[in-house]
This record gives sequence, structure tokens and C-alpha cells, in this order.
Amino acid sequence: MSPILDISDLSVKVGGSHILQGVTFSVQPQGVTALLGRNGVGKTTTLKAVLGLMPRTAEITGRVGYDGASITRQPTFRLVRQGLGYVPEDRGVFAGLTVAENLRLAERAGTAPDYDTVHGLFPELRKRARQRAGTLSGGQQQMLAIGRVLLNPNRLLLIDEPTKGLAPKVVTEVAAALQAVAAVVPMLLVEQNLAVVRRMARHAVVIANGRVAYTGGASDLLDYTEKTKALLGVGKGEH
Ligand SMILES: Nc1ncnc2c1ncn2[C@@H]1O[C@H](COP(=O)(O)OP(=O)(O)OP(=O)(O)O)[C@@H](O)[C@H]1O
Repeated sequence: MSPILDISDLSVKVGGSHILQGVTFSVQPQGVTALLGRNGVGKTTTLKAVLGLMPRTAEITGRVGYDGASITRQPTFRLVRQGLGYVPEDRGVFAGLTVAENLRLAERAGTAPDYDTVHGLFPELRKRARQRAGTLSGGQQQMLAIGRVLLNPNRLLLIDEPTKGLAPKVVTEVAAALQAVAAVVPMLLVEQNLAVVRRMARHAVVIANGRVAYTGGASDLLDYTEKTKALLGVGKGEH
């Protein structure tokens, strides 16, 4: 199967540091590919570089293919229209607007918004339609951030640390919803919670020292304690 995303020799220099130094990997057109690595290794930078969201001062080289065509240096709005959905780490919901207003803002001209899917996955968003997003819990804000992206058709989702800072019960809830989504849309998932990775991901890519240090089966990586420990800085007992 041809990959849905093909990143080749991606290099990013910003603010004097050479964050990515020739990153090459691909994302399969089905299921979840986990993008892993220690803190600060460049996972978010990888997603942002693909999406054209790095600051103008960043020096970026390399190639990105999406569904067989080059998208290197294409503007973000065009990528989003081509079905690349992005849920950023900071969630980016508008705190002063209600849940319904946040969702309405994400509607795209010419496309029927899929409220059935969003409310089916996250009934809480319908119940809390009139609540200001800034007063939602972290988990509810994450659901809103994911829901916003799912209103429109996606061919690949890039999701950055969706369970970060959430209570264990909410982690399970968000992971279950994402798993349901991943049955339909392929996903590149940055995730530090290795129990979530184990449950969701079929493939894994690990970045270390600016390069790809592992690509292969997620369970192969996580089952091999020494490798996991060396690449991710954790042991089996810690996830
Ligand atoms: N705009 C920027 N200017 C300067 N340095 C940056 C910029 N963006 C990221 N960095 C630096 O690049 C490195 C990689 O950051 P990035 O957020 O991509 O890592 P990460 O693997 O996603 O980390 P985490 O797991 O902590 O979220 C960090 O040292 C960060 O401080």
C-alpha cells in the first residue's frame, strides 16, 4: 500500500538549533502511526513543518508527499482543504466563545458539516453547546478541539498529544473516541502515554537526536524493554 504521507530528509533549523537533521519516514494509509521520542526531540516541529506552520525564520529543507503528490512548502490553508486535519497540542479553542460557536467557526464553505459524527463521538459537546469553551475541563476542551477537525472531511489526521494533562478516566474516553476515528481515517499521533500508544498504534516512528531512530511495529518497540528505555527514556513498569 502506498503511504498517505511520505516525509523525506526533512531538516529544520530554528533559533540557532538544528532540530530535525534529515528525518525520513512514511505514514501508512490505515490505522494509527505513533510519532514518539523524548521531550523536546522535535515531534511537534515535524507536524508543524509538514503543515507549513513553522515561523518564517525557520530554515526548512526536505520533501513531503501526501497521497502521492508533493506538498512541500504548500500553504497551510491549502493542505487543510486537501483533508489534512490538525489538532494542536495547546488545543487552540476560543475560550471566550461557546462550544457551538467554536464548532460553527470550523465549518467550511461548500462542505456540509458532519455534526452527527462529532456529537456521536462526543455527546458532551451537544449538552454543553452554550457553555463558554474557557470554562470546560481539559478533557472537554480536547474533545472540542478534536470535534472541530472532524466536522470536515479528512484524509489524514495529525494529532499532537491529545491526552496530555488529562485524568486517567478522560484519557480512556479520548483514546476510545480517537480509536473509533482511526478506524476510518489514518492518523499520525504524537503521544507520550505509552499505554495509549500500545492500545491505538499499529506503527511507530521514534525520533532521537534529530533523526529517525526506529520505524516499525508499535508493539515490537514497546515489547522490547531495553529498546524502549533507550529511545524513549522509560521502562516497562512506567507505562
Ligand atoms: N519556534 C521555535 N524557535 C526556537 N526553538 C524552537 C521553536 N520551536 C521549537 N523549538 C525547539 O525545538 C525543540 C523541539 O521542540 P518540539 O516542540 O518540536 O519537541 P517535541 O518533541 O514535540 O517536545 P515535547 O514532547 O516536549 O512536546 C525544542 O528544544 C524547542 O525548544
